Amino acid sequence: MTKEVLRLDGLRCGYGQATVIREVSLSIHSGEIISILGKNGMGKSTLLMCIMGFLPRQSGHVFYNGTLLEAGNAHLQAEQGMAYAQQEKAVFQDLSVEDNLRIAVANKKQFSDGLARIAEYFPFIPKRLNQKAGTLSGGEQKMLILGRALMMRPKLLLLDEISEGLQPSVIERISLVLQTERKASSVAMLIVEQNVSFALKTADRYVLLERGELGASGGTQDSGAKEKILTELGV
Ligand SMILES: Nc1ncnc2c1ncn2[C@@H]1O[C@H](COP(=O)(O)OP(=O)(O)OP(=O)(O)O)[C@@H](O)[C@H]1O
Repeated sequence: MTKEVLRLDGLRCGYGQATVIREVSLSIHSGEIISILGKNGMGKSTLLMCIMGFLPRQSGHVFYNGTLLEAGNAHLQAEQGMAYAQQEKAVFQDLSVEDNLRIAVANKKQFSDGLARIAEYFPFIPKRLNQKAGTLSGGEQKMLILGRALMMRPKLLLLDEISEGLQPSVIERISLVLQTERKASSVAMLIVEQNVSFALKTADRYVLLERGELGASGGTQDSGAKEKILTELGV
């Protein structure tokens, strides 16, 4: 039996009085990859921010490894193995690649071990340590964001549209990295996506998010899954 890493129970969350996430209940086990799919504005990023505790919960609960999480403790959650690669402003543009990576680790040993690990996935990273991160290409910045998250050896990885704006070969590489890492470390992943092909290739299960509520769900390898998702999304 795999261990339940994250459980959401009737989670409601939003901005001020406005509710965006409505009664979301979901469970993820170690080694499992779940993709949340939805169109623009459905609440995908809000859901991840709520899990990380950046937004107050209006009701419901978030459990991580069986422990109830309070909002407002993102730093603590990161220390406990939750890595979050946000969609925007995730790279410190004026800092070097090395300094962007150092933020994720506690000491020199973790940095050198982590760098060796992610160098296998993204060989350009150790060669560009002194380059300002803001001068990397968009695709390279995405790989830096993912590399930084993986350096932490997370138990739970939350990825917000990591495939957005990337060319097919980079998307393919990222999908392989995620699957390799899941096998190697049993990390659980919640990947928020608009790219249905990437999500189906990478994840075990998908769940649609429609105006903040969970909708249709299934196995990514179920026959007709892609057609069902595209119909539900109306694309
Ligand atoms: N800081 C904010 N204050 C108020 N409302 C917000 C804020 N951020 C997002 N929203 C609203 O919350 C809703 C969900 O937005 P969210 O960014 O979570 O959607 P999304 O599914 O991630 O969309 P996209 O795929 O375009 O990134 C939208 O209606 C958006 O306008």
